[in-house]
Amino acid sequence: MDGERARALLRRMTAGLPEDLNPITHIAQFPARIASFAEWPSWTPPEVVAAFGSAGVERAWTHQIEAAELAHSGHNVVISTGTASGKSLAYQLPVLSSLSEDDRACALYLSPTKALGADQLRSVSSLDVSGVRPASFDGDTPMAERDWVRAHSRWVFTNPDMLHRGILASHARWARFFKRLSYVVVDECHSYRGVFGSHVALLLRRLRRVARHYGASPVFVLASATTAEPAAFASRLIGADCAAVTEDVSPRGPRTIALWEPPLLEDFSGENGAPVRRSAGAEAGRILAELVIEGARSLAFVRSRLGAELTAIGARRILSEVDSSLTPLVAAYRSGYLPEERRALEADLLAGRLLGVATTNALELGVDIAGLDAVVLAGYPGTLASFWQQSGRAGRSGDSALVVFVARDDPLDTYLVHHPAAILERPVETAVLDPANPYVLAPQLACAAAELPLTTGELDAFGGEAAKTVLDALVSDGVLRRRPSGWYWTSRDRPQHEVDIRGSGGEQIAVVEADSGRMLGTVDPGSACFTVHPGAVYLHQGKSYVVDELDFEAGLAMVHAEAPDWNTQPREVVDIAVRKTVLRKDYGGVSVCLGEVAVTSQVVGYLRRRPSGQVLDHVSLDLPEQVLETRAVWYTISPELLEVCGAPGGAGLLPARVPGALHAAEHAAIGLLPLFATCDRWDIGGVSTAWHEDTGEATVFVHDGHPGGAGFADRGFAAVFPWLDATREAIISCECPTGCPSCVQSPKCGNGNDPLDKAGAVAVLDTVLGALRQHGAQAGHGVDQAAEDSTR
Ligand SMILES: Nc1ncnc2c1ncn2[C@@H]1O[C@H](COP(=O)(O)OP(=O)(O)OP(=O)(O)O)[C@@H](O)[C@H]1O
Repeated sequence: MDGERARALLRRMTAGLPEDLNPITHIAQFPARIASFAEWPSWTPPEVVAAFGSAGVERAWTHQIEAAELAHSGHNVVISTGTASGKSLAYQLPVLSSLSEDDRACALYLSPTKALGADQLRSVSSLDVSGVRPASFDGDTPMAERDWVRAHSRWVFTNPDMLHRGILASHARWARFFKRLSYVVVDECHSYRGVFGSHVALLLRRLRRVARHYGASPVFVLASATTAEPAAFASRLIGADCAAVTEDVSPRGPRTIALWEPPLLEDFSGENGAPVRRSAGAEAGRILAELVIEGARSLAFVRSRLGAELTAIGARRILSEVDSSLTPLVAAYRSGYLPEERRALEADLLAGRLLGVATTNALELGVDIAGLDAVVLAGYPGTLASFWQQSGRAGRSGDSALVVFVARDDPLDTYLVHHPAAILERPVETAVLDPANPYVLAPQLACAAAELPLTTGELDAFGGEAAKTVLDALVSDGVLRRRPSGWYWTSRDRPQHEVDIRGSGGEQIAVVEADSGRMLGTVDPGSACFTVHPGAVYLHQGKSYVVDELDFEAGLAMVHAEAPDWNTQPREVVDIAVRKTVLRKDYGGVSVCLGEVAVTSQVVGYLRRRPSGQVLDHVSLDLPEQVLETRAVWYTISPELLEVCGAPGGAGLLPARVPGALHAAEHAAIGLLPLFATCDRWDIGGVSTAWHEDTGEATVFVHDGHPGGAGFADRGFAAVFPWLDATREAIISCECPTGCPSCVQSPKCGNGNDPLDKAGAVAVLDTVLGALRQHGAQAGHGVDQAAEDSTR
């Protein structure tokens, strides 16, 4: 597909629309890049050169050799280059060379998803270097094969979950492997962020420690999407120095990126009469159908599992009206499907039996699906790294490609489609992780002690003083025992099975069809009240179910097949208490704080809505309260600055307007924080109040959604000025009169988005920004990563 074809496709998608209804807000062309090659290093065994040759790789690109040379000479290295830039070869070359030269050496490969691990195993197996016996060891590996892998495989492909529960927990059974471990490959390492990233960082320290116990000191080779400061991030992730290779010289075809804002719907309005746009998922379904009609192999990335199902249904419905033989060419793909279903879908997409797939980010990472002509992103995927990773799925084989980014009806997406530079010209953010989070450190240290007693000399690797404090607490809770020689795990049970490194908060809830007893999938316990509360509509493989019962004790959500013509949206009430103020800055009537908070929330009911967004009614629920101990950033405003007849430069609001103004400012701020904090709006929450008991003033809180926090609130505090400035900009650049989902309405508001005062929010933000500007705080607080650490 040349650039002209991409533009023709775009014209087809917008044919017949008057100019003022054209959804495309911006088109960017990215030129092609010519490859630069380097010689195979002299240490490469001929067998390995031949293996790459028969896989079609005659010469390596310069960045691949640069990374391989560093690894071969014993340096940990991260290769951080674009999608499809051949990062796999950069680690395969040193690893296969080492395994080929030394017939006892072993290697470990880690990927964040099973799909990627399976794909990389296929790639290494097809190279067929003698004696390597690559094998996967993950949740899908049959029990009968596991002993064989432990005894014979020299390159084991696994994921952090299995490393944690299945390998480190019984390391003695892996003694052969650990003794000879020469390389650890950490693929797609930028995805280790937030709570999961913090767990993986500590897991890798546990891995290095166990390897050391058996006398091995493996070299780490990490692969990452392009990101800012890859060396610093990778060093932080593995807990050791790491060099970086960042210059990408792989060839690339031209790429067309279109930014797309769905039109406002004319026939009806949303909550509180607000104008609503067509949903990004529905729009992506229409675009996907057009692409399939044109024979373009395409992926649509949709933010939620439900969204992926709906987008596939939407595309199929359109195709069935045009030509029913095209309908089977479209499917949905997401985690929560059973492994066999996922493998079959991957194979169909690879073979071209499917042309359009609507997927969650389960297909984002690495899966080498070549020859995609187009990618549609329904909603900003939360980080620029993901944005480029997902768009990079198109045109992998060097062909040109079309990428369409469809904005969701929310403040961040609206901001992005109207400020293309914020998406197309900004460097990719560094992933945020915090291995010092005590909620992560405590279970990880318990696991480490259960693997091998922990000694004082090892504490530095786990955070020094922070680790010592956590260990003391574990001893006084009776979890560990302190002896002169170190800290010991005393129970017979293994702690690894109790520790959930994905941060989803405990055992998954199984979704089961009551009539047949068939398990449809799983959901996180933390989100169960939202997604599978009684009465919730739950979709699986295009079929609709309604939840009858949610039983936390049994870990079950019972459902029955039913397809009502509405969907459901939960409603929640939230309260917040300040436990400790860690940092505070005063700006004359405005203060900005960072600290520890307790957030109490309860799902109290749900709205039933037509697919159009029209609200049918509200149904009450009686579900348990949940308390989250986490971190928050908040600002307070004095009554003088807030209210009418107050200080000059103040917001001048009548008292009755204050709650709506703060509430609207809070929603928009939650929407925009992901631009600065590498998080998803669903990873954070907020509370606003005209008078808060703990601060004694009007306060807007934005808090992390995970126990102990994942560093997001800390980022918000550090970047408070640019963050609130972008928040104000997002509100004023929205054309609606009194607030809509594109600016101040929130999809997960516990109060049905009421009250909301859009103009009041701008006045509040003007006041806060004015106070910060007056005190020279435009650049934020300049709290760098090191300073953030020291606040623990
Ligand atoms: N030197 C090379 N010459 C030609 N083709 C190559 C070379 N190196 C890698 N490739 C091919 O480029 C494609 C992409 O490689 P690979 O999947 O390793 O990229 P990646 O950077 O890991 O991508 P991702 O961003 O998905 O992780 C593969 O089909 C691979 O065979």
